[in-house]
Amino acid sequence: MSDRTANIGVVGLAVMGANLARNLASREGNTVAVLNRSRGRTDALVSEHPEAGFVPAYSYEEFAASLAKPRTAIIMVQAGAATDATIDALVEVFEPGDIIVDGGNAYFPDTIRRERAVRETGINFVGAGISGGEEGALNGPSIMPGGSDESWVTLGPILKSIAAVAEGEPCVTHVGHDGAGHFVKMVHNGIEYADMQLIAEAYDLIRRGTGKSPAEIAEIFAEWNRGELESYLIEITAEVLRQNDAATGEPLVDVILDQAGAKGTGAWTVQTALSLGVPVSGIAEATFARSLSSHPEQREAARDLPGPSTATPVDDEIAFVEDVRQALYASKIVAYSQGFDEIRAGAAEYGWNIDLGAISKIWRGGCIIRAQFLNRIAEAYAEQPELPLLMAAPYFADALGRGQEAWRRVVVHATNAGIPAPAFSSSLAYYDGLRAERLPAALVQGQRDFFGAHTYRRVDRAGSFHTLWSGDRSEVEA
Ligand SMILES: NC(=O)C1=CN([C@@H]2O[C@H](COP(=O)(O)OP(=O)(O)OC[C@H]3O[C@@H](n4cnc5c(N)ncnc54)[C@H](OP(=O)(O)O)[C@@H]3O)[C@@H](O)[C@H]2O)C=CC1
Ligand SMILES: O=C(CO)[C@H](O)[C@H](O)COP(=O)(O)O
Repeated sequence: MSDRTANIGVVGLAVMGANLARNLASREGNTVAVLNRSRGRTDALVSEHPEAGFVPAYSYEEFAASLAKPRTAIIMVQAGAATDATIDALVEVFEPGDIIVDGGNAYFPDTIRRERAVRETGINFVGAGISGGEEGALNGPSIMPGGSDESWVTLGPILKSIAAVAEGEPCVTHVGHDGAGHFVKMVHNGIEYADMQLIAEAYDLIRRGTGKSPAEIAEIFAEWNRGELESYLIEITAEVLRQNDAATGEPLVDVILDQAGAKGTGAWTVQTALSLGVPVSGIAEATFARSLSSHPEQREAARDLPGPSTATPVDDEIAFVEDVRQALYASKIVAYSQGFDEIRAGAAEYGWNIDLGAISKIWRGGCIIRAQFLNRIAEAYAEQPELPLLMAAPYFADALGRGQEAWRRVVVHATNAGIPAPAFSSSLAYYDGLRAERLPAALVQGQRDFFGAHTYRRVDRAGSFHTLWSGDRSEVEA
């Protein structure tokens, strides 16, 4: 086939690509060319959705020939080598002026490298984070494109037409140049990890503290979803907890192996935060919690280590559940605050002009972390675009102030009962760390100076100083 009948193409037709292709095809005026490495997925998509009018291609040459010029193709394949292989193949058959969009999850330094390399051929390359899972890809995801301003002129209208809409606005914005879009998607996923872990800890605390069944806890989450915690993740948690296993009749959550997988975006968020010097401790704990769960041999080796000697029953179940709700909300504020802090630091490091308020708005619909309180984040940045710390904005400071006593009680309960709550505890430690007037970092500086002459600064005068620890212990200016 060689008629240039399609105005856009999708390469990679697994769950995300197939649904994104259907989303594109459902929009007025679009004809979508589709290509997959193995032809089975292409054939299945085309035969299952004749209404979409797909133009199937079975080679990159056919795919290029089916697209009107300048060509636009969205890649939705596995991160890493698969993405590189697909880009290389497209570059072979595309021409200067064409646009290649990587809509998968990519590590942003890869996106920066790929954009640079593809630009040399005259072809435009755009890394665009896309969130929303299967349902979002089909009905409207949240889209975080990077790339050049010129590419955005062509791509903007297409992406706006397929994105989710929240409060009348499409959930897509030109995030910034080169890797900015994938950077923001990476942090989105880091927040997603934290939010999921916090919800899982809340479930565990309630289940172990009150003995309620998963179905009963599902009702609690459904109730929480009608208040300030309203979010997609709380909603689907209730659905998962309500589900019974057909084979055993047991709650599904009890027959799922308790080892959480991870495809890498959480680890990228933490690695990047470490290199930027941004303390995303809640996100890090959530990422490590998945990794801890996935070491059965170590868990087996630790099983007989002693725990608390006395049981710590919950006296007042209703009050305890409310405490957990408040602890969850407070910790969630910390997770988002840490994530936005990482985006702010990344933008400064890489020279991206990222509008944090616009990011909070495009996360209000379509994506996995969509939540009612993103409106509050948007308001905070509208009021103070250069906000140094999201959780210190008046609305969040007030919410943390109201929730902090409950948060402490929950962390104390978890500690006394021997229930791991790493995301709750580390979020609280972050909150207390930032609000502390003095930190023991002063002692760490003293230790560093003692063993390595690393010097320290003083509270009372400018300059760097060193104590002659192995001499007469007098202080010298460094
Ligand atoms: N699943 C989700 O909820 C979300 C996924 N994403 C991201 O979207 C992208 C697509 O995700 P998903 O739909 O889950 O699919 P997968 O990540 O499972 O990737 C499968 C697709 O990649 C293709 N592929 C694998 N290796 C190669 C290769 N060497 N060359 C060419 N194609 C290759 C497969 O082709 P074949 O059929 O021949 O094996 C298939 O089309 C990923 O980057 C993912 O991280 C983003 C948001 C949400
Ligand atoms: O990007 C996503 C959602 O936003 C994907 O669902 C991603 O796969 C989630 O990450 P992980 O598999 O590590 O849980």
